[in-house]
Amino acid sequence: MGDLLSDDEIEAGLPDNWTREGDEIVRTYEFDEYLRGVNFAQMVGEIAESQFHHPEIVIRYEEVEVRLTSHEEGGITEDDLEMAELIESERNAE
Ligand SMILES: C[C@H](O)[C@H](O)[C@H]1CNC2=NC(N)=NC(=O)C2=N1
Repeated sequence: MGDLLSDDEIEAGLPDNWTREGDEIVRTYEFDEYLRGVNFAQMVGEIAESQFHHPEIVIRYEEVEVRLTSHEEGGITEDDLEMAELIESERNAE
């Protein structure tokens, strides 16, 4: 559990293609097939369990939206940036 990050720290640490929306960081991933998105969401869930830091995951047709925030701290922490990086690595490994 870390401290809340400043606006500058968030901007500096945000992985490419992720955006900040208030107290959350978000990215929408696109897929050619619905079930590839479902499988990706499963992998995100497994990463979340391993990190014990859980995103909101919305599965839509051929896209998956991932939102991260640190509920206990009430904003964005290093945990969120770390999770975004891990999810990026997972997506790029596919
Ligand atoms: C009790 C509390 O829910 C747990 O410590 C963990 C579980 N997963 C979590 N996930 C996220 N995104 N934020 C949290 O503060 C958080 N807390």
